[in-house]
Amino acid sequence: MSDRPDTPLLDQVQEPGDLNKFSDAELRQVAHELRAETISAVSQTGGHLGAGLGVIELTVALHAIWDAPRDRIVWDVSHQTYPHKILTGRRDRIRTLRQKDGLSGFTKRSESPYDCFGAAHSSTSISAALGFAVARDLGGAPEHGIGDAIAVIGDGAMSAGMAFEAMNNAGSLGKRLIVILNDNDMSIAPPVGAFSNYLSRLYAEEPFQELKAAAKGMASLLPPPFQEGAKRAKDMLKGMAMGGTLFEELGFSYIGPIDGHDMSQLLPILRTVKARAAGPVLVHVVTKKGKGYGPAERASDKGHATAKFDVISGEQKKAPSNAPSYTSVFGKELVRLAGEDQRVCAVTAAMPDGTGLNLMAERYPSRTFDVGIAEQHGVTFAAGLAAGGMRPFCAIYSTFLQRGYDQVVHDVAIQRLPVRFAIDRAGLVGADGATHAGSFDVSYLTNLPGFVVMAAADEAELMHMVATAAAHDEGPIAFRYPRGEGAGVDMPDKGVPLEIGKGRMIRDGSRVAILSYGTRLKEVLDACEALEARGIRPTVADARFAKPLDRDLVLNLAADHEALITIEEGAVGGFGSHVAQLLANEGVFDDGLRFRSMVLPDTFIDQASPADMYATAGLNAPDIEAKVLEVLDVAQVGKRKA
Ligand SMILES: Cc1ncc(C[n+]2csc(CCOP(=O)(O)OP(=O)(O)O)c2C)c(N)n1
Ligand SMILES: CC(=O)[C@@H](O)[C@H](O)COP(=O)(O)O
Ligand SMILES: [Mg+2]
Repeated sequence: MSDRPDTPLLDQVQEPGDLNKFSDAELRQVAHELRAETISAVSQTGGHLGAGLGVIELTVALHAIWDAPRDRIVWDVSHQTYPHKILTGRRDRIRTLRQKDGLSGFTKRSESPYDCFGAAHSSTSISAALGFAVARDLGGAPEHGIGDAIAVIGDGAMSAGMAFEAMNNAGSLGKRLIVILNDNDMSIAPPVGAFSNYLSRLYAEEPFQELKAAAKGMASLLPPPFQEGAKRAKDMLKGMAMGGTLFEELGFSYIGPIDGHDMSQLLPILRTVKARAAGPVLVHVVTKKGKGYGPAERASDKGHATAKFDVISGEQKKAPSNAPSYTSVFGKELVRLAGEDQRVCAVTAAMPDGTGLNLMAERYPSRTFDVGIAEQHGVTFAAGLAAGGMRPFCAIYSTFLQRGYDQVVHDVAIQRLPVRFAIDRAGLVGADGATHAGSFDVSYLTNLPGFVVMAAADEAELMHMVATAAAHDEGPIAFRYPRGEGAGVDMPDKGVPLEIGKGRMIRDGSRVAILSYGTRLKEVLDACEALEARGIRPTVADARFAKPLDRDLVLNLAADHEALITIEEGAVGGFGSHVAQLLANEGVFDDGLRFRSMVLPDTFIDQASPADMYATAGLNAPDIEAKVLEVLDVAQVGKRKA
């Protein structure tokens, strides 16, 4: 029992162990206070509100029953871990969430010992938890030992192949492993797929409805290995045992579905699991995304991602937009093209709104496919569509396309299939931080034979690149564009296909040429304005294509200038590396050309505003200005060693 009755219970929790003094009734009060604190904090920071509200009771129960960090709680995606962070000693920093030098929006090992495994990309938790379980049994982490390994995974994340790969392996190893399936019947959008339908059947059937009605006072409803010491209702148990068949066939004991907001179910059932689990156990918990906050519960995305908001009204405080988002430009141009050509179709991996394919789905539902969180399948599905004569656009964020890279190589590139890759969130993305940065797609695509690889410098260029991709049947083609709003340039009525492999001159100058790839072009032009005052007038060109390179443009710029600088929103191994390779192999360096390639640094950059992240990366206008001065040797900046 609390020894400070006049103090809010949450104020008495500095670490999870403090929960042990509370009665079950007080734990319910902790959950109530934790929900209010989560809503208050996210109203000031913005972020992933809905998922966290859906696991308030589960988070309290897990930390009250288990002993983290010795017991490893691995959160899948971990966008739902704001309550977990509040309970694990970070309440004082929770309002720095997703900000420069603040808390990450996801679990992060370097941030807290209670974050035993980093996440953000989905469906990794069961694999990681199994790793901890096996390490435990092999005597890993001898200093403190490893207790239980617990994966908390959502219904959306559970639908990904990787989750089943892990279940398959766990079921055969037979190690004690606890998987909590947090089933709120939501992904970012409503869930899709046969697996989601299967889960819905589990709690639509009579036993769960009866359980909800009779839940009060129910000690527990558990499969035979757990029946000792707990009351059971035969008719419901039979239903549940039937319900868990898929998981049981994979070697798991299945428990559930149980009401994830009713602690009179959660606490006794999880305590029994902790006391009696002998091998892999899956506890199916049914929750509501956005639970306990009306505006989130009523939102179509259940408050998945929110801006800062007014707690009373729920009204979001969004900055006024000055230009269309790149995402909306892509989505609208694709709808236009799909109207002209029945072969145009689209594939998203559980992110219809984030990719702008919601527009395509509204207009052409029969040609728009949400494959769930299944990027690997999505890429090869698109390859099949292309092989079948369609013109598929596979719209996947840069970072998430990493999940399907082998499929890009093996199923698309080697077969030279005309899949169009719309790569959104290219470059640094801001609040989601390093796990979501679109840093590597230029590097990992330009090394593939036959690929055409483009980057839009602004939203007008993006429109043209969508049209270029639609018209390109000779093989795979990709175009990238950043998160957020465009540069505010004049927009054409429609996209006009570009000549493959041709860049464009932006402005003539002398001595130094800057060859930009992607949306750093705006920073380049800002730098040029500053350089004018020094009497330096760089030539500027927009490469448009990283593959095939515009050889003539590169070689002419090199021939006509003392120095050539490339710049891109990507890691080494991309555009600049290919330009360097060309110049080297053409012997241009032999004639003394000074060359610099400005790329993202060889480090992962934590969350901040995109502008701050690019400042950290050294890719903003002042950095470009300094690079020009250095390469022209007119400043002490970066003075070349003697
Ligand atoms: C590999 C990968 N693809 C896409 C995403 C984007 N994403 C973040 S959360 C989410 C939905 C997760 O649904 P679920 O697991 O049910 O969690 P819930 O939000 O419902 O709690 C998606 C698709 C991701 N994080 N990782
Ligand atoms: C948690 C997750 O992976 C997604 O919600 C992601 O944060 C979406 O990113 P955008 O906000 O850029 O669409
Ligand atoms: Mg879900």
